[in-house]
Amino acid sequence: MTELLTAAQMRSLETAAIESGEVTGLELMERAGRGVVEAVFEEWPAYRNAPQSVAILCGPGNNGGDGFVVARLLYGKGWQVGVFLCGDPEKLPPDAKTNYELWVADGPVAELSEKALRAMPYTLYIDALFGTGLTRPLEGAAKDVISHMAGRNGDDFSDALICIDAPSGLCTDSGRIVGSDSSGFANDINRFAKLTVAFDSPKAGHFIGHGPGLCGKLVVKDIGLQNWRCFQPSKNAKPGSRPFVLRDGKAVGILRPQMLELIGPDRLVDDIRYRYQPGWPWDSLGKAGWGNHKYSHGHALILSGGAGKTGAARLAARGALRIGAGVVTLGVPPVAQMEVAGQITALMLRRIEDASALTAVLADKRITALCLGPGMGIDQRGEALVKAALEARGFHPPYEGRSVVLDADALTLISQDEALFGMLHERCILTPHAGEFARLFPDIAAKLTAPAVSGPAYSKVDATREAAKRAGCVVLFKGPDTVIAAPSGACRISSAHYARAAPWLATAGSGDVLAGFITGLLARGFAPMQAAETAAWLHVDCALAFGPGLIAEDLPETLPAVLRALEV
Ligand SMILES: NC(=O)C1=CN([C@@H]2O[C@H](COP(=O)(O)OP(=O)(O)OC[C@H]3O[C@@H](n4cnc5c(N)ncnc54)[C@H](OP(=O)(O)O)[C@@H]3O)[C@@H](O)[C@H]2O)[C@@H](O)CC1
Ligand SMILES: Nc1ncnc2c1ncn2[C@@H]1O[C@H](COP(=O)(O)OP(=O)(O)O)[C@@H](O)[C@H]1O
Ligand SMILES: [K+]
Repeated sequence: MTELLTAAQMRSLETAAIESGEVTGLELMERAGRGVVEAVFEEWPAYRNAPQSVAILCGPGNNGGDGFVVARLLYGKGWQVGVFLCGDPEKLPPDAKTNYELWVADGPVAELSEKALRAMPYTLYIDALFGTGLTRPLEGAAKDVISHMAGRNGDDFSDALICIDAPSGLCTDSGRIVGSDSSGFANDINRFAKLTVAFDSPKAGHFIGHGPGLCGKLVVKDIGLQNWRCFQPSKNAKPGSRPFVLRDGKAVGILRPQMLELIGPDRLVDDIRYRYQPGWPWDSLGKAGWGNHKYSHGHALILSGGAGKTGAARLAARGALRIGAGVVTLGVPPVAQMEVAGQITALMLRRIEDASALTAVLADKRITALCLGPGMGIDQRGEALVKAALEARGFHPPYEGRSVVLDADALTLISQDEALFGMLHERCILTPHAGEFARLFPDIAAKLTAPAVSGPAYSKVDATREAAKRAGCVVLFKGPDTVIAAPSGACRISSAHYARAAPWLATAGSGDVLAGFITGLLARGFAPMQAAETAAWLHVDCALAFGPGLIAEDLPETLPAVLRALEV
């Protein structure tokens, strides 16, 4: 897993390192600048021995300071360097000022303006205007220049632009653009830089919202802060300035480092003791986890819609079976029984006409997980089924209770009925896409869509956490940046961006398969948060393994190969 830091956490980490006396801010800035130069040569190896020209746009804070370091280092390698500053050099913070003065010994600094920048073309452009310290919308020359770089005048810089820490104007906590008019990025919000170089850790904003589209490729450079990323009070630490405990250093089981863990704003790690437990439950998908008979692998019940609407539940059921539930039963209304019977083989079938029939079926305590919603309908029958499902809290050792996945129509039903919403419990998982999320949590969704007037802005992470807390259960908020949160605040991002980009996963029915994957893992005894994050991860893995041309049916069929490759 990779921890994603907020700007506040990053500053804390830096403060802890500096207060220890073992490193100075100036050294950190030098390492950051060196990291950018390294990343440039990794991206363009031919330039290592063939100096080019570069324009470096420096802002009024330490992001600008990094820019001056890059200017000095590239100049030292024979590059032709143009430096443009936005702001008063006298007001630069101390380390940035020192690097400004070091640069001035080598070359001139022009005042930043679109006109000055357009006076000559450069091979590369470096955006060192704003990073984690962005507090308000871009304005003046900074806004003009960024909108020019974003293509306002029809020029395309996206193959030549490198951002230090973040595209300027992007909030690194939320991936949102600060400003009511998308600031400089109004032209094409998904195309800006070739490369973004972050330090120590990625920030959440690199993975959610507009972040991935604007960053291009993301490279994270180590600047030697790892000693302050474990619980080790620094020698000179003042009360209240203890470094965060940021990781246990271990990637466990199938998620490996790519699954992104997020630590909440201003939380000490003591608050997030939630950790994967080595050996459990990942091993339960592999050889070690198989019991004596199918019921020891869990029994999932998936409710189907009526005639002509059974496809969604069949997809979910297939997903639940493939991911390892021992038994999967489709509960169908009598009108759809023949339709379903003709389509399924390994799945079991039960007639479930109404809520009382469901209650009777759920008397079977071996049913360890339930899924409602795909194709179910939003009529009175559906509503009664959701109520019956939420009332029947089975208990079957070693499980703590029966888990319930509420997807699609079930989400619409609970959004329309406060009493149903109030029945949600800690073994439920809600899996809304953006539209369903807005129906369920309109006030929270409004905060997310309202213009971000200042930084750090309200994010999809904040929204999912707030929703999970209100619902009292795990919420998996779908999208290319799927965010999963528990009421405790534990939060993960399963990102389908950068190397994991799989836009073809947005295909009809893929959400139904995801609901089935989650249900299957719950049936096997995964805790809700673990089931949701593992399923989301495997869902993207299946899409990547299959590639373009994928339709929802392919996802469950690709899963065995994905599991085999993971050596589960
Ligand atoms: N932390 C670390 O470990 C390390 C950090 N490093 C680097 O430092 C960067 C963070 O530096 P930073 O905190 O100085 O913030 P930065 O992004 O330069 O901007 C802040 C300045 O901009 C101003 N300002 C804000 N918004 C504005 C606007 N719209 N328009 C105009 N002004 C605006 C704001 O002013 P204020 O809000 O106070 O008025 C302040 O003056 C980080 O991204 C990384 O590159 C590395 O050296 C390695 C170690
Ligand atoms: N651009 C994208 N890249 C990768 N995955 C995506 C993208 N857009 C949506 N998804 C995923 O596709 C699935 C769509 O689910 P959903 O919206 O419920 O559709 P459906 O109801 O048709 O199944 C979700 O898992 C979502 O996270
Ligand atoms: K920047």
